Amino acid sequence: IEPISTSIAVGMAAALTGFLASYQNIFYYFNECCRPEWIAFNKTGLQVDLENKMFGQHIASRIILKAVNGFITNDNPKKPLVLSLHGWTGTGKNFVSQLIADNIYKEGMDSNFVHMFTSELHFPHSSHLDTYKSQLQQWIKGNVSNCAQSMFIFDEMDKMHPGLIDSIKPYLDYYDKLDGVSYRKAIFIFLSNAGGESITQTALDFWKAGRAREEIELKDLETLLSLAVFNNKKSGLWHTSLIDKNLVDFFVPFLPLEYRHVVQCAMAEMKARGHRPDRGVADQVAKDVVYFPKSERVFSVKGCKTIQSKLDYYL
Ligand SMILES: Nc1ncnc2c1ncn2[C@@H]1O[C@H](COP(=O)(O)OP(=O)(O)OP(=O)(O)O)[C@@H](O)[C@H]1O
Repeated sequence: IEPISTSIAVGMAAALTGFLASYQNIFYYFNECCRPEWIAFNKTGLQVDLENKMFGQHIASRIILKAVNGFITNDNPKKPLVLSLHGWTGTGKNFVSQLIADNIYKEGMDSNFVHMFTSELHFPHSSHLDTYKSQLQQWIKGNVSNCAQSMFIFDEMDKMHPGLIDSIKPYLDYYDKLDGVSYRKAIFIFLSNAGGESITQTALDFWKAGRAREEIELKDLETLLSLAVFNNKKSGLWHTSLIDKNLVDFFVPFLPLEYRHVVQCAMAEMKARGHRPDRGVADQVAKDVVYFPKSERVFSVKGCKTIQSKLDYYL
């Protein structure tokens, strides 16, 4: 082979490789893929979001920032991160999951690597348990094989069939690999109202004793919370060995929200809608909300859940 043809061929191959590489880069630029361009933890972003957007949850904020940061900055985690978020309705459990997703995935909750399951929506019929089990296992396996840094959020965990929780247990455990797939970089978040009443009781005790809510520490809630979760026959977690086997890394309590937090939620919602936050309107919204216990009226029955629709009425 003569040298000129050889150098032309080599040059063309190099050009083709270069073209393919830049084509691939353009493809990755426009299409979400399991690469650092699309998945990168922003610790400061999460910290700022927790401080500025999440109200009245000093314990949950602290645990979540530490847990997520510790897990993601560890190059060799021994198991996936498993967070179990507990608390009264409308206190920010779904909301914080969204903040976590926003600060890991460029596409946030819309990312192809974030998966949300709701018991009553995805697993409504207990007679289909076996089908659900295998579908869920296949789904988790398929998605983690596709991207190790996948996130799975299970809402209404307390309504989930215990058998179904059992079926995902192997993925939460300290295995190097299962059928050739490593689950150690995945994040599982369980949301439930289990333990909400005991968390509320503690918050009420502090309130009655005239102590600041910010004085409540994790240790004031931990024992009560685990007892409540263990003993709650309605709670799916109760049936399983998730807790016995220490598969849950962090139990995260969410405190019930007070009037001032409802005001903050209303102000934030006005801002999000592009309005100038109006304290008068926020107060009107917060006054419209129902509080409990009946005599003291300290905590919002629905947390900040109905604020968005109430604002539609006042704005
Ligand atoms: N602590 C909070 N700080 C700021 N906004 C909040 C907070 N809690 C709730 N909200 C607002 O209320 C909405 C509903 O809350 P969210 O869905 O997170 O409640 P939840 O705790 O998941 O309730 P449930 O147990 O009923 O599912 C959120 O989208 C958010 O706008």
